[in-house]
Amino acid sequence: MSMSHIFRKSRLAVSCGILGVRISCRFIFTHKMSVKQAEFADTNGFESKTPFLIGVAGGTASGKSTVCQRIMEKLGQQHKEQTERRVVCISQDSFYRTLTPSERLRAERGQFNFDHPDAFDDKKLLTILKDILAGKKVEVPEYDYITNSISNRSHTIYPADVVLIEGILVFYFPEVRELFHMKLFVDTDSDTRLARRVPRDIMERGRDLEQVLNQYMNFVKPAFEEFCLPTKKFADVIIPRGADNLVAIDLIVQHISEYLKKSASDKYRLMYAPLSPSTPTSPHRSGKIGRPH
Ligand SMILES: Nc1ncnc2c1ncn2[C@@H]1O[C@H](COP(=O)(O)OP(=O)(O)O)[C@@H](O)[C@H]1O
Ligand SMILES: O=c1ccn([C@@H]2O[C@H](COP(=O)(O)O)[C@@H](O)[C@H]2O)c(=O)[nH]1
Repeated sequence: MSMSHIFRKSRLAVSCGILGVRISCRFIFTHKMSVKQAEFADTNGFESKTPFLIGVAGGTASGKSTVCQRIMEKLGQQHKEQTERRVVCISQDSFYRTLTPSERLRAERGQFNFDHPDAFDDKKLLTILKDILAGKKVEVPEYDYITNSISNRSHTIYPADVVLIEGILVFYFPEVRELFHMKLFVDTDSDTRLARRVPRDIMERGRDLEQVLNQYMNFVKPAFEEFCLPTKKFADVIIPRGADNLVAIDLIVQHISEYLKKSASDKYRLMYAPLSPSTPTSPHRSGKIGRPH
């Protein structure tokens, strides 16, 4: 069930004026609900949204996920049902490519470079992001750091108004980078990042100290300098100190809130405004919704 379906159907009621449209829209809702109720419920009623896509890059353990969590919390999204969320978050780690048997062996010994762009399936990431931008519901796999592979679990990402994509190399691939409406770079100093990565990898990712330090020195640090750090120049907003930077997070949250308010009022206006051949096509309906800056 898509908003465009509702809008197309509501044309019938144009000549009845505002009240007429209101009544007709309700009728069409009920009618369509009975035809495709499951799909309607699945997609929260807004299948064809064009979400505001925000890329969140930064070195390992810089606080990318934590910044995204804070944003979600401050927008009151964290505890909502998945189907009700207007803001959702995806990790680039879900798009690590499947390793060959020999690469898998190297990965088990901590000798595979997971920080190199070649470790990612950027085409798959691009396809999913394009689907999200087209307002589709998508399945995003969960990554398992213990087995160094995509797990058999996945998350359904329902059409939302704002989608955050966080990862070390989200600004590296030009075609992916160009899709973002807003780009954030979480800038936390290397010592702090290493001090956070060591306990995290030991406690949450099943590594030992020697493995973590070897991987960091051989792959993580050089790849950060070669591939991740140079992408900072593409950022619209740099967040020094990550999640500790409450001022930066509040400013970003304020910006997203304004977008959400505008997006909600646009939807309301489109649902209830009388349509006529002279009504100019709205950005939502034409799929050309612009940035909220
Ligand atoms: N501001 C902070 N203060 C203290 N610990 C933090 C802070 N930000 C993140 N962490 C911790 O550091 C680790 C890495 O943070 P995370 O947000 O997962 O980074 P990233 O997503 O960039 O890898 C996690 O264990 C997290 O709890
Ligand atoms: O199997 C894997 C996959 C990735 N890594 C490391 O993870 C980080 C990226 O995740 P962050 O949450 O941004 O830290 C990257 O530096 C890889 O080295 C891994 O160790 N094993």
